[in-house]
Amino acid sequence: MSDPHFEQQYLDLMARIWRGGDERVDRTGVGTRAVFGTQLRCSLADNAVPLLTTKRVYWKTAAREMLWFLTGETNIRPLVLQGVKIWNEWPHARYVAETGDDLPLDEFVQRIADDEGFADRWGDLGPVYGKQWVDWPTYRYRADGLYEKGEGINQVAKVIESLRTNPGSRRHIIEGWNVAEVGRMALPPCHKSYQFHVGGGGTTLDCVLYQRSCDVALGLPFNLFGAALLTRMIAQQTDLEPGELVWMGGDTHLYLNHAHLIEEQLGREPRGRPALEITRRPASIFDYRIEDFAVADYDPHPPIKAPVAV
Ligand SMILES: Nc1nc(=O)c2c([nH]1)NC[C@@H]1CN(c3ccc(C(=O)N[C@@H](CCC(=O)O)C(=O)O)cc3)CN21
Ligand SMILES: O=c1ccn([C@H]2C[C@H](O)[C@@H](COP(=O)(O)O)O2)c(=O)[nH]1
Repeated sequence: MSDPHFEQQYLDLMARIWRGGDERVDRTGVGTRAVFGTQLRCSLADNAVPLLTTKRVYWKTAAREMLWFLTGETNIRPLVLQGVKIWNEWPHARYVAETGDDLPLDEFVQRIADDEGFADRWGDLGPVYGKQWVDWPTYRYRADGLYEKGEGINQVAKVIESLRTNPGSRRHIIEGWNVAEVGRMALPPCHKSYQFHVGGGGTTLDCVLYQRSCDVALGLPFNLFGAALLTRMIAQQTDLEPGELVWMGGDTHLYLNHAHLIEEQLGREPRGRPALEITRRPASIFDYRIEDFAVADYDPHPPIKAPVAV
């Protein structure tokens, strides 16, 4: 008998939330069914990757988003220029709210692409993931009682350094939740804490991702792939073998307007075992390009569209 497919855990979680979740009114007004405190585990050994097959997941979009985080960028313009649309709604909503100009979303996005000044003014999400990951702000107190800006902390570089020099540490953490700055973020981080662990007698790299809030139908497929990709890149940079990815969710929910997606997806069978290959070893974690990633044996069911709650 072969191992149960990783994806069965995802489908079981989806079914459990949809059938038994607590129905709640959420920030977006759409409404959700939710379960609090959840877990998924998947092996990353032998290039295994948690890429769903019961609907097509545009893994390159998730990979481009992850590479964008690693640049420290918080403006959507570089994503827009690559055709990545997943962050467009939030700057657009702020633009409409603050200017009263009812510019349609596609025209707003076109202006972000065409007009750098407009993008500087309206395309920024605030100090979200990228900023906290590679340039967490610090302050230095001065003798006169005032304080000045200190050097930013590159948490990603530090974790790679600590994995190399102190693999047994229990402090290999990348944290997105900067309490002092969440108020200035378009959306406070959902996949907020990544902890790494060297296992297998010093040979493998494992990751725990804690996600405080999870849109199981739209966000989670991207978040799982993104976390696997980050773990794989860090493993490559630290000469470790990919180990296990443990995903943990806080408020783990399904939006009520995703019913058609859920019913359709729960009726499908996982098929095949996609594999993620990294085809080049860049000089550092900050030098990966989208061309460095290849997915083999991916033959998913068709995509299922659903609206994102803003
Ligand atoms: N409600 C909500 N759910 C999320 O998953 C989410 C947010 N908000 N806000 C911030 C980001 C943006 N994310 C998103 C946004 C849209 C899609 C989405 O529409 N996915 C479609 C199309 C993907 C594509 O354009 O390539 C899908 O079928 O997966 C996915 C993740 C994840 N995050
Ligand atoms: O990477 C992401 C980003 C966002 N989400 C989802 C989770 C929630 O549905 C919303 C965020 O709303 P809050 O009110 O801030 O919790 O976005 C996700 O699943 N993955």
